[in-house]
Order: sequence, then C-alpha cells, then structure tokens
Amino acid sequence: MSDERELAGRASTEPLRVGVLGARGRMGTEVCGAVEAADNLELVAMIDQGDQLSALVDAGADVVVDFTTPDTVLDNLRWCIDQGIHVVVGTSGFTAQRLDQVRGWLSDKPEVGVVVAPNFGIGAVLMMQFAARAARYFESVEIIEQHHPKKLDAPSGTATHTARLIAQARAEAGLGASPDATTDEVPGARGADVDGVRVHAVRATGLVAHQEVLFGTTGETLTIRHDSFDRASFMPGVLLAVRSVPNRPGLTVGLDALLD
Ligand SMILES: NC(=O)C1=CN([C@@H]2O[C@H](COP(=O)(O)OP(=O)(O)OC[C@H]3O[C@@H](n4cnc5c(N)ncnc54)[C@H](OP(=O)(O)O)[C@@H]3O)[C@@H](O)[C@H]2O)C=CC1
Ligand SMILES: O=C(O)C1=N[C@H](C(=O)O)C[C@H](O)C1
Repeated sequence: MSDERELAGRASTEPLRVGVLGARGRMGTEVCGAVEAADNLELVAMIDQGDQLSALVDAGADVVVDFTTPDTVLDNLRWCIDQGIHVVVGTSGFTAQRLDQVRGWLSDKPEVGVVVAPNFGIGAVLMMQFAARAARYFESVEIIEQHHPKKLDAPSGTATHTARLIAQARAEAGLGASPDATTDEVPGARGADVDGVRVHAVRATGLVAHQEVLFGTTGETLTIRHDSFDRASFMPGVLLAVRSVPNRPGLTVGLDALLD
C-alpha cells in the first residue's frame, strides 16, 4: 500500500519520521529512546511544554506520539489532525464524549489515522481482555488500580476502560449491580463508580502502574492482576502503534485490533 511518504515524493522504505509530544516527561523520554533505537523509525522532533507545535511540521513528522496531560492532549490532537499528521495517543482522560469529538475531527480528514490506547503494555491489554471475558460469570466485581504518586488523574485510564468493558459484558449477560449493603460510608471508602463498577485508586512511591480486577461469586473469587514495573513495558506497544497508524485511517481505540 502506498503511504504519505510516497505522496510526499519519498520512498516508503525511508524511515517513518516520528515526533514526540511530552518529550521531556517520564513516558516521552522513554518513547524518544525507543524510537531512536528502532529500525526504520527516525526521531525528528521532541516537543514539550512551551515549544511550538509547528516544529512538528517543520520537521516533516509523519506520526506524532502524545504523552502529555489530559488537559492538553485534545488541543494537540486536533492540531495534528488538521495538519494531516497521524497520531498515537497514550495520554489518559479519554471519555466516550472525547472519543466522539476526535471522530468528528477525523471525518474532515479521512486519510488521517489516530490510535488512542489506554495502556500499551501487552500484559495490560490481555488483563483487560481476560476481565471482559470473566465478567459475565461473577456476581461481584471491583477494580483496584495502583500508581506512582506523580500521576495527575484518578482513576487511571486503564481502570476506566476496564470498568467500561466489564459493564458492557455484564449488561449483555443481564447482570445487575454487584451486591453491596453499604448504607453508612465515609465518602470515597467504596471507591469511584465507573459505569456501575467500583474503582479504587492507590498512589504510593515505588509503584509504577498496576491493576487488579477482583471478581466474586458464591464460594470463590478470581483475581486478574497486571504489573508494569518499568515504563519499558509500554514500548513494544507504542512502536507497534507508530508503525501501524499510517495504514489505519480513522480512530482506533486500544491495541487489540493491532495485535490481532
Ligand atoms: N497509554 C499508556 O500505556 C500510558 C499512558 N500514560 C499516560 O501518559 C500521560 C503522561 O504520563 P507521564 O509521562 O507519566 O507524565 P509526565 O508528567 O512525566 O509527562 C508529561 C509531559 O508533557 C509535558 N506537557 C504538558 N503540557 C504539554 C503541552 N501542551 N505540549 C507539550 N508537552 C506538554 C509536561 O511538561 P511539564 O511537566 O513542564 O508540564 C511533561 O514533560 C498521562 O496521561 C499518563 O496517564 C502513562 C504511561 C503509560
Ligand atoms: O500515568 C501512568 O503512569 C499510567 N497511565 C495510564 C493510565 O492512566 O491507565 C496507563 C498506565 O496505567 C500508566
């Protein structure tokens, strides 16, 4: 398949030119290193707070990777789509409404691809798939996510996405709410309600990114747990998305379709 490099008069065997937004952050730093070390990818722009987005165009970026903040990611995304640049988004905070907004922008630029992934770790993707599969068989379910204390948002994007998948599977199976007799509660003690699933967010120094999904039914529980101990765990998924996005016009949510 021809890609935009050929349209720009470059051979499709030339390296994909990658720009990184949030390049000085924890994930951005890791992504810059991974892109530099990868075959057939070229790191052409490292943009952080205070830098001009126009540097991405000046550098001829084919694909931009965004690991910034939930507050700024939408403006970045809209700008990149308007410029016709494909985007891989790891930044959290994507509600169904935000995803619809992105679909709307893409309808004016049907050739542009955007991949938004709540979690690029292969183990985390499988954890979410396994949780969705288990959901119909258990009366009770709660999610406990654990992260480093510098994280800005709670609950995590991964936990929110997992809760949505579980809620959908429970609804399809005709399950109601998880049983819970609580009438007397210190606010927050039972966690956040995400689509009817209780989500508990833990923050502690030493943690990176961890999640347990706890299912219960009569006489048994099932715990599905994933741990990212190092941000290197996200890099194979990020690189897969970077390589795939030019051939995936429109919005792709999650890594599942790319892995399959
Ligand atoms: N999908 C996934 O697999 C993963 C997703 N994440 C998500 O990625 C996001 C980033 O996480 P993390 O790297 O830990 O956060 P950091 O705070 O370490 O990095 C964010 C970086 O973005 C910069 N920044 C803020 N606003 C802008 C802007 N408008 N333009 C360019 N750069 C900007 C920040 O600068 P400054 O500090 O000066 O504000 C900072 O350097 C979070 O939403 C997190 O949840 C994290 C890990 C994995
Ligand atoms: O902020 C983080 O660190 C992470 N953010 C993502 C999320 O909100 O789910 C992915 C992973 O959990 C790490």
